[in-house]
Amino acid sequence: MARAALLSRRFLGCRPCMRAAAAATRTFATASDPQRASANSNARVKLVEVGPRDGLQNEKKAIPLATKLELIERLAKTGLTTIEAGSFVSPKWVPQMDNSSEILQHLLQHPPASPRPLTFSFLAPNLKGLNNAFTVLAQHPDSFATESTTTTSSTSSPSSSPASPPKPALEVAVFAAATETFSRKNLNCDIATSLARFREVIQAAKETHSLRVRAYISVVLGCPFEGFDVDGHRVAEIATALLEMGADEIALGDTTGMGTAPRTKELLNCLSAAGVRNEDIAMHFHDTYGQALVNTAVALEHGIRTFDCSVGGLGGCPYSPGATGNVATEDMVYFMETLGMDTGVDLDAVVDVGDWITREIGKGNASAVGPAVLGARKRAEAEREQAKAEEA
Ligand SMILES: CC(C)(COP(=O)([O-])OP(=O)([O-])OC[C@H]1O[C@@H](n2cnc3c(N)ncnc32)[C@H](O)[C@@H]1OP(=O)([O-])[O-])[C@@H](O)C(=O)NCCC(=O)NCCSC(=O)C[C@@](C)(O)CC(=O)[O-]
Repeated sequence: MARAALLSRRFLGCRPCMRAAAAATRTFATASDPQRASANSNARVKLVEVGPRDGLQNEKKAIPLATKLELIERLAKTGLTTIEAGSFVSPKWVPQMDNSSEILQHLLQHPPASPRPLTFSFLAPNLKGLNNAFTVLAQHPDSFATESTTTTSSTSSPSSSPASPPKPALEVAVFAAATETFSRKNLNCDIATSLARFREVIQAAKETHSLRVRAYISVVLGCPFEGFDVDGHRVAEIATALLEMGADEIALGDTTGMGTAPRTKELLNCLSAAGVRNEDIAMHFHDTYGQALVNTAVALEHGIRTFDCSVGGLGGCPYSPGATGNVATEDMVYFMETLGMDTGVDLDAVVDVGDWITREIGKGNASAVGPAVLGARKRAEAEREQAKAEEA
């Protein structure tokens, strides 16, 4: 194939449809939730903050528990409603997430003050991880809200009493992969085995504690091992399987940041054709190639209203070599608000959190907007000082 043709196939679109898309005949977990459907049709977007989990999991130096808790508490004050707080995975695989039990325990005992009701999400790849989370829940059975009481938490108005925070809601997240190689690298099993495990996790999460379940599919727009051509129809099949198991939301992970605008569009078209509704989808873009906001615009235009982001642009998957952080929360909030979308998040407050956490863990701030806002503040301050000096 000529180089130009190869490039256009690599960057502009996935392969032609090999299979007819499956028509939607099943009832998914959220299909009958009118509030989620209406939230999706307006100008409100839900931002899922993944900094405390995706943002920190790849850090080599152990981050103190107190820093993680302070990060979550600071984020809770910004207006973000959903915060991914930890991960019940094997500590041999991801040592940084080893204190997730303590994080969950602390959040239940001392729910952070926040202007809006909060949901905390935790990854659990198997029953072992879920049971570790359940051990904590068993010690605090009345400290969290269940799915039935919180279906609108992401879009609710400010809580009535910030002095006594309401019980947070909890969510479990499973994580599949769109390619066999990534599945083996990340989960040590093939896709089919991972799905069988997720079925157990989803069932137990719902039956035991009525927890909402998010289901990631990683490497949907490019795999570090199998390349750019990830089959959108395979993604749609996996998404459908997860929804049929009872997952409430599919988070499409562009783990490597290899996604481009046309390929994002093509993927979303595949999902729509398979009957996956926009309100069941969240987009999880990494910004490795600087395309995350362009791809976000495409997804927004397609009708998606839930987007993941990580304060300070922290992050990266330990099993995706070379992949950098998620799109920065600061950049996402700025971008959405300039488009007239309502995030409910205070940009200035989130800029301060990004500045604080990146200094705290000794990382550069990967957000473009964060340093720009801080610079503008400094200039305004200097101008005020100068004006004062001239008056005196
Ligand atoms: C799934 C496993 C555990 C399989 O790992 P395995 O080695 O095949 O598991 P196993 O069942 O053979 O067990 C081996 C040992 O691990 C223990 N174990 C087993 N399960 C657990 C658990 N849940 N929690 C704690 N311990 C666990 C188990 O008890 C045993 O302990 P031992 O007897 O040797 O002392 C492993 O592959 C794993 O932990 N993988 C997770 C990798 C990971 O966390 N990756 C990053 C998150 S995904 C991501 O970042 C992408 C995402 C979500 O952000 C979206 C995107 O950007 O695409």
